[in-house]
Amino acid sequence: MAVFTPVTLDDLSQWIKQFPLGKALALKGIASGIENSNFFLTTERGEYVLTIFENLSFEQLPFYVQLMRHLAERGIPVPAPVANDAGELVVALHGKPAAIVSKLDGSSQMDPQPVHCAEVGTILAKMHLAGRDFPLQQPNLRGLDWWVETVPKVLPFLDAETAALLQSELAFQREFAAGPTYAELERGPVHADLFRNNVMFVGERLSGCFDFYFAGWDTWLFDLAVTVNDWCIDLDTGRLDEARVVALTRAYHAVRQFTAADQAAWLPMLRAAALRFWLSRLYDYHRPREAEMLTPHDPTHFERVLRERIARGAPNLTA
Ligand SMILES: Nc1ncnc2c1ncn2[C@@H]1O[C@H](COP(=O)(O)OP(=O)(O)O)[C@@H](O)[C@H]1O
Ligand SMILES: N[C@@H](CCOP(=O)(O)O)C(=O)O
Repeated sequence: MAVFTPVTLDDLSQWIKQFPLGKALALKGIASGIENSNFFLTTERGEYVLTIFENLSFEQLPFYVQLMRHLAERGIPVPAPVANDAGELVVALHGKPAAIVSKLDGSSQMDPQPVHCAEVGTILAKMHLAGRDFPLQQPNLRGLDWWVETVPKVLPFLDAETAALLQSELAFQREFAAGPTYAELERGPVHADLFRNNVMFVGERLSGCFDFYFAGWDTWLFDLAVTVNDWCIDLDTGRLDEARVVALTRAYHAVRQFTAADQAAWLPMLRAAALRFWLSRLYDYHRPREAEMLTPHDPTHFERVLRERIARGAPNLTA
């Protein structure tokens, strides 16, 4: 996260009293990330992460924090939100919604090998199954409707050939989403942003997944495609690395078996996942927000990923 809303220890001295955490002892803004303002927070009770939500509203937030609590209760290693004395998980800070969650052990694995990808495939499938009885519903706010609304806003910044690719991929995805294969895909609450920087490892063991603030109701296969498009590629070319794809998808399949619809939809979903992040990066790049610390992500990376998937396809799901 960048820091869009600065916070000092002084600001927290009264505010923190509503939580069973003792005094706030240290606070450090986190530079990585692009969506919310995040801080490592040390209190008399331990280490936490404080998030101030910059775009999500008080009405939207229960879905995310309750989902984390639901998954944590089912043994998925995710940050546990801390309730205040009134039982609330989301509380105003500087007029914006804020939450405190537990800090996970470990560090990101930015050079993943098949062994790490297998861990990610297993946890993703377990997360999907654990979400089946989650009672709240909220759409993926970065889903098809958002793509349709956002493509016209970025087109003026693109050259003609790139604009044509963006428009033709959107048309392809709209048609696919209206068809029978897409309708058959299983769905539920999904993470929708399970990139390398949102997973912690201690050695080769996955110790946690975080950053659920792009989660929403979507197909499980789309979530898998988002994950594969980050964990299993060569970052310079966007090309899939077959050994990592096989490790991740086999591990997933061992927990939640693929259906015939999953097989048929795999390539369109890999393309959808590339389009989703190409578009959000284009939007953030060309229409940046004010921030104290912000490193925008490179949109051309996911343009390359999309071109690769269109040109070269993907290995079969259970190869
Ligand atoms: N619960 C957590 N435990 C440990 N580290 C965390 C936790 N939440 C966030 N972080 C750290 O903060 C960084 C940015 O968090 P992230 O959720 O990706 O931000 P954003 O919501 O802006 O995308 C992560 O890369 C990680 O280092
Ligand atoms: N993963 C997305 C953007 C979201 O950033 P994160 O730091 O919250 O994961 C991208 O790479 O564009």
